[in-house]
Amino acid sequence: MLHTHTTPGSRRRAFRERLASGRLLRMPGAINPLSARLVQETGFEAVYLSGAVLAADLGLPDIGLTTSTEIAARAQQITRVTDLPALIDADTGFGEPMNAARTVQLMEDAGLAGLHLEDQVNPKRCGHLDGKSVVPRADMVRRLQAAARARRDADFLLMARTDARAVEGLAAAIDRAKAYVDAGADAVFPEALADEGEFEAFREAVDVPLLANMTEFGKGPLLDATTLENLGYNIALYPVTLLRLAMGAVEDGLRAIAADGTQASLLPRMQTRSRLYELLGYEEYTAFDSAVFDFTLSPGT
Ligand SMILES: C[C@](O)(C(=O)O)[C@H](CC(=O)O)C(=O)O
Ligand SMILES: [Mg+2]
Repeated sequence: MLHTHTTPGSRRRAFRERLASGRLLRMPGAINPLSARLVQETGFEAVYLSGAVLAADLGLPDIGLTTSTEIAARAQQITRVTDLPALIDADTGFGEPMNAARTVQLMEDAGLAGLHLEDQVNPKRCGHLDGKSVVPRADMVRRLQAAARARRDADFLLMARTDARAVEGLAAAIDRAKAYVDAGADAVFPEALADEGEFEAFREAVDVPLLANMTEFGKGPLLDATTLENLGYNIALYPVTLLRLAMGAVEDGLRAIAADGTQASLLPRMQTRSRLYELLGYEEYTAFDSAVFDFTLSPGT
């Protein structure tokens, strides 16, 4: 009931241990707290909070319009209902190094296991769009140093994302990644690598855990988990997959109701009432409630 049994500290330690295991961690992006419950129930060991999804959820494009406090509030709703370690997309840190530092503390307070900061300029854009720009390497180093210093829990994971591959090429992206690790990044997210060979080259060059972004309709290949594990990657990210699936189903459903005047044909595709109640843990709440009402007061109390 109420779903969580663990502290943020223990989730952070579990996340770090899992990343050190050498086994690939598959990480889907939750759409909301309820879908995070499903991510946990279906056996995944960590959950992602995508900036693209957080923005789209508000009906906004992924161009740096959301604020750190908005995403922290949403993150907290999610970390409250899952024991899984959660990694959040903190975009560029929302401003100057000082803002990145504050963002780290907000995300720690939201119960997250870690965040990633990217080296794009403000305002950022989706990593798979054309026309991105990156800040000078030294600026990103300052961003990361400020973030690392702001941490109050040494286990909170600081991941550096570099968008430089699309702007400056692979060699420059690798050089940046190394500088970011020296600046305090615990893990690296090389964005928009073009092919398997590039994933391999990155792995050879960088010693810390690496994340592979398996976002759909993007610039890179959709490599399967076995391939990524053999390449030595630590995280396979499916950041927007659940949103795309859900929105595809929602749109089809709306069109069917509009066309047919009934949702009858859609029932086999729906989550049933009993499955929803199971996911929400109704039974445990009922048990808790009847325990409260079964309680017998001693005379005089
Ligand atoms: C990972 C990402 O940063 C996100 O916000 O989920 C996006 C995903 C996407 O837009 O497909 C990105 O790759 O920039
Ligand atoms: Mg993003």
